[in-house]
Amino acid sequence: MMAIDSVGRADDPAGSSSVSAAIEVSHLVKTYKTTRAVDDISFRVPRGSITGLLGGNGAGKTTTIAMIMGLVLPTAGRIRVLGCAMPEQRADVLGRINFESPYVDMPSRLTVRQNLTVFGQLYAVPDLRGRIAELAADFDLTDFLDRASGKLSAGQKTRVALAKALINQPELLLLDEPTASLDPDTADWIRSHLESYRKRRGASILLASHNMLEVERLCDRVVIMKRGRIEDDDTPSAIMARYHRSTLEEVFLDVARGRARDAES
Ligand SMILES: Nc1ncnc2c1ncn2[C@@H]1O[C@H](COP(=O)(O)OP(=O)(O)OP(=O)(O)O)[C@@H](O)[C@H]1O
Repeated sequence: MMAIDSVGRADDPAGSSSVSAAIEVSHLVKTYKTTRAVDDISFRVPRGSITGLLGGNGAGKTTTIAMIMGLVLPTAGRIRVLGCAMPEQRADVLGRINFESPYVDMPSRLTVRQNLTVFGQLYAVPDLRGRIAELAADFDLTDFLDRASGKLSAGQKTRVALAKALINQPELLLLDEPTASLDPDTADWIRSHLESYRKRRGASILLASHNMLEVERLCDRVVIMKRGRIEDDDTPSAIMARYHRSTLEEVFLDVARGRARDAES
């Protein structure tokens, strides 16, 4: 029987007995030729939580997300998404999850409406015209629905990408730096939308971010990675207390510079 401690950690994160987590990763490894990008990590994303995945450049965040989505095959380890083994049960899972990253572009010559239609059809969204109208209203897309996607500003592109990511009303949303390169006002607007979607849908979110204020505001839990390994995994307040810090930015710098967790500030 799996044991879960008071903050939700499991000693068998991907064990078949645990049904409550949105994501359960156990002893996951990814080696690219000579690079051990992900080096034996285990963690879980509780259902309904927003969990932050933090780490410096090259820490292994994108590789971890790609394995969770079944896009990159693990070298070793186990992954369960919404109770299903990945990548073996990918077909049962893909319709219930979605992904957004500003680094993945949509076909640029298609209009916003055409792009949303193609993605909606992939997910077999019922009443797709109605769903697109709803998302256009929610994300303030109406003025450029019939413009080519490649001709939008970064902020407009992000709003479209998020609308695309929510088109199938996913139970689990994977986000890779969703507010990178946005002005503070637009980034705040996106964060409010994510929070309200999580509440309304009871969805779970895994958020890779370099923006520590964003993580402090949104995340119930934080997993910190460094060089492919997990350095810490807890609530933001417990992590800040452990490092004697008042912000996650200071914790991030401590981890990046190899300062001990119990170091006095
Ligand atoms: N397809 C690939 N082939 C070879 N090495 C790769 C590949 N993808 C990632 N890596 C390497 O794996 C390591 C982890 O990269 P990854 O992109 O997962 O990190 P990250 O935490 O997302 O970084 P960033 O914050 O810079 O996006 C890096 O050393 C990277 O160079």
